Amino acid sequence: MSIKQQYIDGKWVGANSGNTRDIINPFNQEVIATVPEGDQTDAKAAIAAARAAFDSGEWSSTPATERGHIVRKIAELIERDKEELARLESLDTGKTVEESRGDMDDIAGVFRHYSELADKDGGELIDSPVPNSISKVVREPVGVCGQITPWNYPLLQASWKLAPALATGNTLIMKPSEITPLTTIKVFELMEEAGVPVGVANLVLGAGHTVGAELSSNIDVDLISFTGGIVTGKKIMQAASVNVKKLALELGGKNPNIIFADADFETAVDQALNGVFFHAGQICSAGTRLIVEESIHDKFVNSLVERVKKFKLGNGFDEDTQMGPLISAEHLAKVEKYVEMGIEEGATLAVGGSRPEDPELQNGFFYLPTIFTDCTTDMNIVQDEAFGPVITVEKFRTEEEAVKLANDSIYGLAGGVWTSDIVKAERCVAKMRMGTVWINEFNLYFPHAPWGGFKQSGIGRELGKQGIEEYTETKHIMHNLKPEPINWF
Ligand SMILES: NC(=O)c1ccc[n+]([C@@H]2O[C@H](COP(=O)([O-])OP(=O)(O)OC[C@H]3O[C@@H](n4cnc5c(N)ncnc54)[C@H](O)[C@@H]3O)[C@@H](O)[C@H]2O)c1
Ligand SMILES: C[N+](C)(C)CC=O
Repeated sequence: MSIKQQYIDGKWVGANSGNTRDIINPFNQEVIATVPEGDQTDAKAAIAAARAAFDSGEWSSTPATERGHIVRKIAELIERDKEELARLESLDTGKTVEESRGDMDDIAGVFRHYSELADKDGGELIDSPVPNSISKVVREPVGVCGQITPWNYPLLQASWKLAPALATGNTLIMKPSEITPLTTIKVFELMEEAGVPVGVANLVLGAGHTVGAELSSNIDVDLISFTGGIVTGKKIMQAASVNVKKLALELGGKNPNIIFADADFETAVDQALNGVFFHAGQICSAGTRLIVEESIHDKFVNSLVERVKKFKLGNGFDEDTQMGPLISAEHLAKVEKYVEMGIEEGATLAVGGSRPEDPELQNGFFYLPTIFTDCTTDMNIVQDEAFGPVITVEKFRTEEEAVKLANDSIYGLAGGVWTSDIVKAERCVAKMRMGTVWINEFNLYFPHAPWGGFKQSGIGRELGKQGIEEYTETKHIMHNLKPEPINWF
């Protein structure tokens, strides 16, 4: 496998220390690549390159149409290399190749979307209250951006940051998750091929507490955009205060999915499963909290359980595999502990709750799809993000109760409502405190609509035109056409 290294100031380089890290296939624990393990010194070099590239003004003053062309070229190269990228993503994360192909289509779509938005904001004239003056509002790049991504959707989450940052004329340093850097490395090769100028986009590999911490606290970084867990998000927020960096946080979720009795039953069952078990539940917006109307609760749970028992776990490269492994031994242990806690708290284990016995799955980090019933909102398993294939089911009797349960969380990333009564659906979503709410849908996202969380699910928005706003500062320019002395002093 030809995997290059870190990309700093237009050069492919190893780590300053010479250290490396093995990248593991979570299906069988085989080493699939060895990459440099950068540290603070590598991060500092990349920040210096991005700072110099931004301060030269060349990229930010490149016509937006031209920047848009380069971003579109990246989309085209991702489409050209889609199969290679999808297979690399599946090797690295364990997700099925079919899911990874879908991710690659989404990723190319994100670059395309921002290539089209690059030259669409020419500023705005304000109706100035001052006679003989012109007031205009323009948006300018923020500057040097630190970008930190997680392991669950490595390249997708990277694309949400890279595409708008480049389109708006920023320079950047990206740090992918240390356990899933492979597709991000490959896309930096494609960005070089597409003509992104030297120093504009830099890639540093390595751990969060070294490279990530440097990006968050270095005063030459103007903006930090982070996707990951809430605990890390809080540390980054604190570190970013050193120079009052602009901050974008895309954190976790514990997402409610409300099922009313009048919903189309089979569709709601099917989509409740899709909403959680894609990528073995390792999705920030997974609908892990099912909130089901009492009158259909038992029938609904039975249908879920029957379907779950037939899931085919396996190698993401096998065509009949529906669910792959978890990302790592450490993460598997976290999910196991979480399930033990659910049992101790008094929830009823309806299905799953252990590792599979299939001998062919013993080298991978597999966990059976798991459903807990008799859950209440005071339980940790209902409140905490397990980030695995685990659903909790709560019951409700009234619409008000359903909404109250849905909102009973520190998180506010996403939620869903299933019903055939559209007025009831609109009443519910108006009260649900989440950045995305789906009606008769779950877990769908696309580049045209903003993504982000209420409450402790984050700060700011990615995607949509809001994704452009994150990477720009707003400047008001007031021009007095007839300056005169005031004679106050
Ligand atoms: N809201 C969203 O859109 C979204 C999308 C994907 C994942 N997530 C969340 O991500 C989490 C799973 O990802 P994870 O386990 O990789 O998260 P994580 O917080 O452990 O790590 C995310 C990234 O932060 C880095 N990091 C760790 N410590 C750091 C520090 N002190 N300073 C700076 N960077 C540091 C890691 O190296 C990694 O690159 C889940 O909570 C999930 O909900 C959210
Ligand atoms: C934002 N999303 C849904 C693509 C991935 C969350 O983990």
